[in-house]
Parts: sequence; structure tokens; C-alpha cells
Amino acid sequence: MRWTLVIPLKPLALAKSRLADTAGDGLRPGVALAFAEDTVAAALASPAVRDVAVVTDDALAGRTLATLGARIVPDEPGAGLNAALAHGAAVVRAFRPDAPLAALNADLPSLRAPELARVLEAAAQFPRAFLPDAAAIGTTLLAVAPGRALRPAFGPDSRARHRASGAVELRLDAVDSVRQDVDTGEDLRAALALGVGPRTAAATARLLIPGQ
Ligand SMILES: Nc1nc2c(ncn2[C@@H]2O[C@H](COP(=O)(O)OP(=O)(O)OP(=O)(O)O)[C@@H](O)[C@H]2O)c(=O)[nH]1
Ligand SMILES: C=C(OP(=O)(O)O)C(=O)O
Repeated sequence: MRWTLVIPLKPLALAKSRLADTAGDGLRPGVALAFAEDTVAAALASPAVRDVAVVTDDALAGRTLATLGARIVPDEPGAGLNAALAHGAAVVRAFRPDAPLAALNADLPSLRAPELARVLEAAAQFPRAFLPDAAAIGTTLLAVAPGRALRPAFGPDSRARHRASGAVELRLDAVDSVRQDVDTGEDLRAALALGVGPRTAAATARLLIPGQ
């Protein structure tokens, strides 16, 4: 079973605002793009992934991620993360009606293709399933079988919302790279400890990371 992923990405100038203490305004857009590039590259390297659609209105990110092989979907609703995901899912379903579909955050710079494949393999056992983030409060991946509605409920405390909505929570060992989203400097330290992709390594090389 090969999956189509929908990856949402805010305009880079607005992205990763909680990293402001670690990466100033001049550097943060480049760091957010590096996270997205490493996320998309690792996703496309996974044998479980057929294709990736990135929902973004950011022109530079769109060009850069298209070069890596992602399909770019404009964020037509312009109404926040869940609206962007629902729109991306509808666009994907129009060209791949029979594909299993998963939403994945763009801020997973440690993502490893084999770990993503294991998560998707586990998700394939259920009509709708999600993976909690490393903090066990949010969500990094929400997956649905062909024909099922995504019903994304990302945002603060999304783990509880996805659970309450009936999605199955995936409890897997050794998939840290799929769970480690980066919102804060502390998250970035944790991601660097796991190992990050080459674009994130370069973009963060000169930052002062808490605890490093
Ligand atoms: N297309 C799109 N993507 C979004 C939107 N809001 C958030 N995202 C993306 O959704 C994912 C999860 O969002 P967050 O982890 O909160 O990332 P963020 O919004 O850049 O971070 P903060 O500015 O610190 O809140 C990231 O990949 C974001 O780029 C939106 O309105 N549209
Ligand atoms: C988007 C999410 O949260 P965060 O902004 O904490 O990454 C989420 O976990 O659903």
C-alpha cells in the first residue's frame, strides 16, 4: 500500500514563531524552509509513500519543494491549518481517489523514511489513525483509508481531539523521528540529538540552541 501525503506549510515569514528566541526574524524563514525540505525529502524517500502534496501559498517554498518532487497546492481557503488540510485532501482525492491519505506536519527535520514507513504500515490497519507528537499533546500524522474523510483537528491539544473524534492512536516504539516536531528551541535541541536532515543541519549550524 502506497500513500499520498498532504503536508501543510504556512508562509515562511509567519512560520515557527515559537522559535523566535532561538532563530531571529532574519533566519527563521530559512530554518522553517529547511525543516520542510528535510521533511519532504525523507517522506519522498520512503517506500510507503507514492507522492506528496504540499499545501502552501509561499512562493519560495513552493518552488523549492516542487524541485524535490512535491506537488504544490495553493492554500485556497486561507483559513488556517485544518482548512488547508481539508482542501489538500480534496485536491489529492480528485487525482488519486483510491489512495490512502495522510496529513503530516512540515516541521519534522529528523524524519527518517523507514520510520515513516512503519507508522504508515501500522495506520493501514485502521480506517483512521493518528500519531501523537513527541510531547504527547499534539499530533504529527493523521491517516485515513481510501474513501474515508480526513476530518483534521490539528492545533493545540490535537491528540485529545483526534482521540475524541474516534481516530485510533498509534502506539509504536522507535518512531521518534516521526513524532519529533519542532516548535521551540528545546524541541530543536531534541531533534538535533536524534539527527536532522542536511538542510536543517546547515540552516541551524550557527544558532545558539538551548542546552547544547
Ligand atoms: N497551509 C497552511 N499550513 C499551516 C497553517 N498553519 C499552520 N500550518 C502548518 O501546519 C503545521 C503545524 O503547525 P505548527 O506546528 O503550529 O507550525 P507553525 O504554525 O509554523 O508554528 P508557530 O508559528 O510557532 O505556531 C506546520 O507544518 C505549519 O507550517 C495554515 O494556515 N496554512
Ligand atoms: C499543529 C499542532 O500543534 P503544534 O502547533 O504544537 O505543532 C498539532 O499538534 O496538532
